[in-house]
This record gives sequence, structure tokens and C-alpha cells, in this order.
Amino acid sequence: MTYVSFPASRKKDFTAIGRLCIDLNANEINRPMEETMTFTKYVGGSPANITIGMSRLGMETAFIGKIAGDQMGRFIQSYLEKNGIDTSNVVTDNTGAVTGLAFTEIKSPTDCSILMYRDNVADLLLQASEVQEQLIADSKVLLISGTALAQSPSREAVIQALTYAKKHGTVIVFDLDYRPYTWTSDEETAVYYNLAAEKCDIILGTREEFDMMETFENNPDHNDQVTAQKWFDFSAKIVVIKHGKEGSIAYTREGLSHRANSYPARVVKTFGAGDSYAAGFLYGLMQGWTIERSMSYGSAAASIVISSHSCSDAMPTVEQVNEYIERCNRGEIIPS
Ligand SMILES: Nc1ncnc2c1ncn2[C@@H]1O[C@H](COP(=O)(O)OP(=O)(O)OP(=O)(O)O)[C@@H](O)[C@H]1O
Ligand SMILES: O=C(O)C[C@@H](O)[C@H](O)C(=O)CO
Repeated sequence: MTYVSFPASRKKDFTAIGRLCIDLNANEINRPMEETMTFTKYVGGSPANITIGMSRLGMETAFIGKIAGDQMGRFIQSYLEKNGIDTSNVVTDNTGAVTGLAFTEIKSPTDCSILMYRDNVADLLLQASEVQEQLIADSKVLLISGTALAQSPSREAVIQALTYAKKHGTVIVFDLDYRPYTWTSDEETAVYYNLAAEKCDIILGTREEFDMMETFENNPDHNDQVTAQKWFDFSAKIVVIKHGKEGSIAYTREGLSHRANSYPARVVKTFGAGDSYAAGFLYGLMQGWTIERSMSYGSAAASIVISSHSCSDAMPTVEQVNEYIERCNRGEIIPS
């Protein structure tokens, strides 16, 4: 059964809009930030990671965003291009804004956190007038992520991108990607998240992210089915609620639900799980696979990334995901 129809014959399979940043991942793992001395630099930002993941899986991809006009911005642009991502709608800031930094603290495989430096960041300065309508019209999928809604003018840029996607029948995916910094209140966050989600065909988020969106609603038991059902009265066809190691559950407009278990992993750090899951899941759906198979593929991609040091650089190819699944089936991956 096909739950989402992707438009045929478009130049791009997948375009994302939002932040392009730098991850600085601790080299000395299993210790607090205070004792961490060195870091490795990677391209980061959730929508960037997902786009890199889609590109590694063989999809034709593009990115809409804004980078700082400095060495960090050029590093990001060149990494995207090396990964086959069309950067023709990656705009360079000329106001002196900087690149967002995410320092990761890896205290243990289950206790990881991110320290963000996001004052005057270029990614939140993308303007609505800088979003290329034609690129969205040429794409099968547009992915938005919540953080870009946190401030103007990036907020308006995302809403304009949604308008173009609706006009051209581009499938819209919303990865909630809720990061509390840059938002000023729970009310502001919930209002903008809800407004955007009304327009989206596929919504992916964790239970905690959906809880934030339900600030003004009555779902005292945090019931996944209640959460998903609301969105089927708008545009959604699939709502996926992720539960970390416990796996994920997808609801469809037809009233069905599908569960996926996580794959075993030798976890180095947990961040990046959601981004790789999104890439694997969306890749599967775009191949016309069942929801179960797509979720399982996303879960395997997630296990690969959390078993690695980086998020973006560790995004797997089709061969790597297939091999990982085979190794798991043979019982060769012993979870940490
Ligand atoms: N400890 C784990 N072991 C194995 N798989 C995991 C683990 N944590 C997450 N996953 C896999 O990744 C998927 C998404 O994880 P999660 O629910 O943590 O998303 P997320 O919070 O968006 O991730 P992120 O930490 O990147 O923000 C899960 O459905 C599961 O398949
Ligand atoms: O999203 C960010 O800004 C940080 C990410 O790049 C980081 O790698 C992560 O948290 C992935 O989910």
C-alpha cells in the first residue's frame, strides 16, 4: 500500500531547508566537558545531517540555507559539494554573522549532551526572498526542521518554502528537531511548530518533542495515537513517534500503526540517531517500500551513526546499511 505519493520525474529527490552548522565532537570520550581537551570538526545541523544521509544513500539532493562568509562557511559549502549536494540555494551572509557551533560532551554512551553556541548565527538570517521557488518545484520532497522556525527572518523563509511546496505538490516532511535554545518560551515554540505541522505530509519527532507541541492540548497520558490522530485532520499521511532505544511507531492516515525495534549498536554517543533514522526511513519510503521496511532501514542507519564518532560523516551508504543488517541478522553486533 502506498501511503505517500512522491511526484515523479523531478530533478531533485530531496531538498532540505534550515541550519548548516559545525559539530565539534569530543575526542576524549566518556568524560565531562570540563575535562575534554580536543574535538574533531564535522559539518552539523540536523537538516544538513539528514541531507548528507540522503545523498550517501544515492538520492539527488539540494540544500537551502545561509552560511557565514568565512572559513567555517566555506568548509561547510565545500563538504556539501563533495557529498554531491546542490548548494545553488546556499546563500553567504555578508553582515558578519557567524557559524553555529555544537560542542558535544560524551560522558558515557547513554549520557551525552550538546553545548550550543548560537548567538548571531548565519543560518537564522535566511530570508524569504532568498528561497528559490524553482528548486522546491523541482524537488520531490522538501524537509523542514523546527529550529529554523525559532527566529525571524529564517522563520518567514521556512513558511515561504512551505507555501512553494504546497503550490507545486512537493511532499513536505517535518523533522521536529526541537532544541530549546533560540526559542523564548514554550508558548511561542508550540504555536509556530503547530502552524508549520498543519501543512506537512510526514511528521517525525520524539515523544518529548510532541509533548512540547501539545502545550495547549489535553493528552495527559502522552498517548502516541492521540498525538498522531490530530495531524490526520490536516495534511499528514504519516506521523512517526520515536522512542530512542525502545524503537519507533508510525501511524498512518488510514488508521494503521507500525512498530519498529531498534537494531543493536555499540553506542559511542546517542546524538545523530534521529537524523540517520530520518534519512534511512525517507529513503525507504521513496523506494516504494512498506512503512515497516522503511522504519527498519532507518533504525539500522541510526545504529551505524550512534556507533560512530560523528553524525554527518558517519551517514551510511546503501551497501553499509545492508551489510549492517546482515551482520545483525547473523548476531555479529553485540550491543554495548
Ligand atoms: N541506544 C540506542 N540503541 C539502538 N538504537 C537507537 C538507540 N537510540 C536511538 N536508536 C535508534 O534511533 C532512532 C531514533 O532515535 P531517537 O528516538 O533517540 O531520536 P532523536 O531523539 O531524534 O535522536 P537525536 O539524539 O539524534 O536527537 C530510534 O527509533 C532507534 O531506532
Ligand atoms: O543539530 C545540531 O545543531 C547539532 C547536530 O549537528 C548534532 O550532530 C546532533 O545533535 C544531531 O542530532
